[in-house]
Order: sequence, then C-alpha cells, then structure tokens
Amino acid sequence: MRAVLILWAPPGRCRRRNVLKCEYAVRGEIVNIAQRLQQELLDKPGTLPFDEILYCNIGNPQSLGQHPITFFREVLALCDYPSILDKSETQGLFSADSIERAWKILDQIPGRATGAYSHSQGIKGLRDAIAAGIEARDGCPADPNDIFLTDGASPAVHMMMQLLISSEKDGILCPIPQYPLYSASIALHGGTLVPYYLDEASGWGLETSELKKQLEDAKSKGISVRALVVINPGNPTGQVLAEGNQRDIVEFCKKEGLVLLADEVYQENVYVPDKKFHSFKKVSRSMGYGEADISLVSFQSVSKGYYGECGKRGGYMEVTGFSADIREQIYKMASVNLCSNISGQILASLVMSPPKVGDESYDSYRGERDGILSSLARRAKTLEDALNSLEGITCNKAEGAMYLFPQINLPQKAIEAAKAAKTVPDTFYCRQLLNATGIVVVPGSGFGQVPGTWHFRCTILPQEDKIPAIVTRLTDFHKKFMDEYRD
Ligand SMILES: Cc1ncc(COP(=O)(O)O)c(CN[C@@H]2CONC2=O)c1O
Repeated sequence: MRAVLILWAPPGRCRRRNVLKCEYAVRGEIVNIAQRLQQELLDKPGTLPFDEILYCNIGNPQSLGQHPITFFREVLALCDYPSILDKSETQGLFSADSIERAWKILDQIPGRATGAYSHSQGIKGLRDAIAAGIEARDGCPADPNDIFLTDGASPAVHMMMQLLISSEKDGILCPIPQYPLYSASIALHGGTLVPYYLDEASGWGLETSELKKQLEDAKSKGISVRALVVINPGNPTGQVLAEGNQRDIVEFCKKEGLVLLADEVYQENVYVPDKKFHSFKKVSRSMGYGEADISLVSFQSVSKGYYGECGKRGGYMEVTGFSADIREQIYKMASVNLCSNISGQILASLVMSPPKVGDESYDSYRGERDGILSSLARRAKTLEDALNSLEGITCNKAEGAMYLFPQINLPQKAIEAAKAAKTVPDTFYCRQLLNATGIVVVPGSGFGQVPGTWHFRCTILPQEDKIPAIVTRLTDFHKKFMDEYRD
C-alpha cells in the first residue's frame, strides 16, 4: 500500500514557536563555549590548561586535516575554469581521465557554464551518472528522474518533512538516539517526533516490536504517523543494520503504509568485516517490492564517506513509490529553490560514479580511498578501546559512520552538581571535559537517550597523530572527575 501525503496546511500555525522549539546540539552550547575559549587562547596565550581546542563535535573531516580526493578536485577545477582545458600544459598537470570526465560533464551543462542555473532536479547528465552508480551498487534499476540533487542531504530532509507534515497531528517515527537534523526539522515544520528506542545492550539494535509499540502508542494519542526514519549506518550510534533487520523494516513500512526515509549518508563508512552496507532500495527490490508497494526516499551526501566534502554542499534524494501528483509537488518544492549548487551536483555524480579499474586515476583514487577508510577504522577502534577502559564508561563498537557514543554511569554527586549548575548531567560532564582539556564533544541529551542514561558523542575524525593526545587528556580528566564526584 502506498503512503498518502496530506498537502494541505492549517492556517495560523505558529512558526515562531516552531523555531523556538528547534534545537541542533551538534553546534550547540558546548561548541559556543569552545569558540569563546578558542578566542581566549588567541587573546591570552598560556592562561588555559591546554593549548588548542580539539573539535570532536562534528563530522567535518577536512576541517581536521583530511585531504580531498585528487580525481574529484581535478574534475571540479577543470569544470569551473574550462579555459584550462585548452592549454597545452594541462595535459601534464591533470590526469587524462579527469580531463575526459570534465569534458563529458561540461558537455552536459547548458552553455558549459557551472555558473548557470540548472534543471531544478539537477543536471540530467549528472543524474544519469548517479543513477548508473546506484544501479552498479544495488544491482537493480534506478531512474534519473527519481533523483533530486540538493545542497547536501539536509535540505532534502527538510523538503520531505515539509511535504509530510501539515500539523502537530502528523508524526514521524525517529530513532532515539537520532541525528538532531530530524528532531529539528520536525519541530520547524510543526510535526510530532514519535520516538523508537534503539537497544544499546544489543549494539543499538532496531527491533520492529519497538516500532509497532510506538506506532500504536502514537495512534492512541491521535497522531497520524506518516513516515519512518532509519539512519544506516547510524549517527550517533554507529551501528550497521543486518540485512534481515532491514527486510523487517521494509515489511513494517509496507504494512503500515509509512514512507521509509532512508538516511544512507554513511554508506561508504563501514569498518567491521562482518557487516556490509545494503541500501533500502536494494533490500526492498530483493523482496519483490516495487514502485506500487512502498514509498521510499533514500538520502545520500558528499559530506561523509571517504570524500568528506561537507563544505561543497552536495547530495541527493532518490524518490520512489509516489504517485504522479505527489511527485509533481516534490518537483514544485525543488523548483522554488531554482537548483542546487553545481559544484555539489558534480561532486555527487563523482561520488556515485568514481574512477573504475583501468582508468588512469583508478590506482591513486583507490589508494586515497582505502587509506582514509582504513585510518578511520583504526581511529574508531583506538578510541572505543580507550573509552571502554575508563571507570563507569561503556561504549559500543563503531561498526560504521564517524562517531562513538559512550554511556557514562555518573556518580550521584556529579548528578547533584549538575543540578546545582542548572544543567543536565551529560552536559555538565562535557562542559567540565572541555574546560579541562579543550576537547569538544556533544552531550547525549542532544541526540536523545533512554531516560536516566547519560552519553556523549565523540567523532573519530582527529588525524591519527592527534588520537594519543586525545586519549591521554580524556583519560586524565575522567580519572580526576570520577575522584572528585565519587559517592
Ligand atoms: C545522518 C546524517 N544525515 C544527514 C546529514 C547532513 O549532511 P549534509 O552535509 O549532506 O547536509 C548528516 C551530517 N552529519 C552531521 C554534521 O556533522 N556531524 C553530524 O552529525 C548526518 O550525520
């Protein structure tokens, strides 16, 4: 059964209240304190117990020293300044296949101008390349007309929330812990977040019994649940779903007529040998479900993976299983923003259609890609082991994505001290950690957690030579903190 979207919005919804309700902890209170401390380090060197701020709050790899992929940047440079292509010295500066790919892309852009508006879904030739990449990944057909290129995955998520939510009676099932883009977008659009709790004891497992329970609970409160968000690999939790679990989720959405919003921005970030990324598109088609059976929106981004091109703002949503009139509304929404930026569009096509075996750049591309991913896997393991060695901390493995999300069993004295400081315990801990070490992490309360449990999220992104210092500073701080607040 296909999901039905209500495209009518009640008059007088208080948008100002929605803005006030909206929160985004990844760049919240702790980061604001860090930026003040950063200025203090500049203004008054030597006055703080550390000499640099280590930003472990945001999945922003290149801000922490990760290099971009050479082939991607060669193609971008050539596309943005095509007259280089006519110069004889270019052959010696750029690989033959990046020159060839740049010509191919420019021939697909009207006027060969990356400064021109494009089709509101994105340049058709680039969507062809992305669709081909999806087909190569999944082994099932992908239609370029189902692809909407966006300025990162974030605006695509906002667009879908705008379409799905018409009042606070419209609910969206979201994982807890969740990436706060979802809670923020649902708040901004005046909807209701319907939580389903991931099971920390089973490595952040997603049980369909929990989905059913939360769905029924929402219905009993008069909430009409429209969609189910799944983030796979998970942020902040780092789990990679087993294919059988994904089949159960597809079955659940089909049975309940829910739109499946599959956030797959970490699809290239899988670090454990016993897990593999399967797209929900591939899983649903392998179950024999097609356009008429399930409404599925798959999100991808150029911000993650091994490319980490966060600032280029590229990504897409693949929209399948919606009726023509709803597709028309989605296109209308996209057209209001005219188009996404062309560099982001080009990058999204390169991410989904990178150099192949035999291409001149393949070996260097493969070396850069594997080097980054193997380093991320090592950093994840080192930090996971360090966290698990600390008193009162348990940390599930980061099977994928870019984060660790340890649980801290805080002494009652620390909980009382947090209350006295008019803050919640995990924020109190993160604030103390920052003030003592310069390490910036995000309190678990910014992602949601089982009431009475406390966590923080730390990225695995600082370069490997920085990891020992982070482990040392964190370990020393934690020992002192636990001694100070021991019951
Ligand atoms: C699960 C998930 N979906 C979407 C996005 C948005 O990506 P775009 O850059 O394409 O809009 C992010 C970004 N990750 C945020 C940003 O850094 N740290 C985070 O947790 C994310 O983690």
